[in-house]
Amino acid sequence: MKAANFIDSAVAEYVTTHTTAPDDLLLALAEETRKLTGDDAVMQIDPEQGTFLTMLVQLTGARRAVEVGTFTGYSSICIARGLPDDGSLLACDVSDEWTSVARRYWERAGLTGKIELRLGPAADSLRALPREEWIDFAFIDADKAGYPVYYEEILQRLVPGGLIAVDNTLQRGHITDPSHGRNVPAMRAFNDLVAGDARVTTVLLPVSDGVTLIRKS
Ligand SMILES: C[S@@+](CC[C@H](N)C(=O)[O-])C[C@H]1O[C@@H](n2cnc3c(N)ncnc32)[C@H](O)[C@@H]1O
Repeated sequence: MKAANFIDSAVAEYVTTHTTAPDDLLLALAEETRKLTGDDAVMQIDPEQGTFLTMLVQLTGARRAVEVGTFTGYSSICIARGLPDDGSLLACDVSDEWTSVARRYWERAGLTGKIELRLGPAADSLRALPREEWIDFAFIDADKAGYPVYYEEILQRLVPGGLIAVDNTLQRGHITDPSHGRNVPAMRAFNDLVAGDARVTTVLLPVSDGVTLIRKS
């Protein structure tokens, strides 16, 4: 998600230019997303977040990953690239139109065998997954009202020591204003839920639009 206005724009630019840049494939995907989706392209994660996701997956040694909110595929490619050769990512989204772009870029990136798309409401997709602890890494970046359900369904299936990364937790800096818009109250409730959850350790990072890392104890 673009334009976090709680970071000075010069500092934001500095962060971008001092983070490993996206390769040509990710740049092409960002460009095509802008052309195809117009204003909706703002939903795509920032380049530095993509680099961060790949690094997180590598650092955790994750093999089995789940994503909620795929859009045109930027974050899924970054996650899948951090997985080992025998790793896999389950990507959940409701939009056949947007994920058709993702599928093309997975093919171009040589990731088709590593990523499985599950189309439909993510709550249903997650509830249908095996109930044992098998997920090593998850990324939540979809409709904000659904976050508590996505979190709970994933946490129940997360291995001890597994990691969940959650996007947009600072709501472009409006998170401290409960009366701001539709998503802020939902995100505030979610942030409170996680901060008070004794099953996890969490840190809310002012990266991009706010990324919360949640480690299951
Ligand atoms: C912010 S975008 C995801 C951006 C993506 N992570 C990226 O890097 O480009 C949110 C996505 O959530 C999807 N979405 C919205 N409601 C959903 C739901 N109930 N279940 C599954 N996906 C949903 C939308 O179709 C959209 O593609």
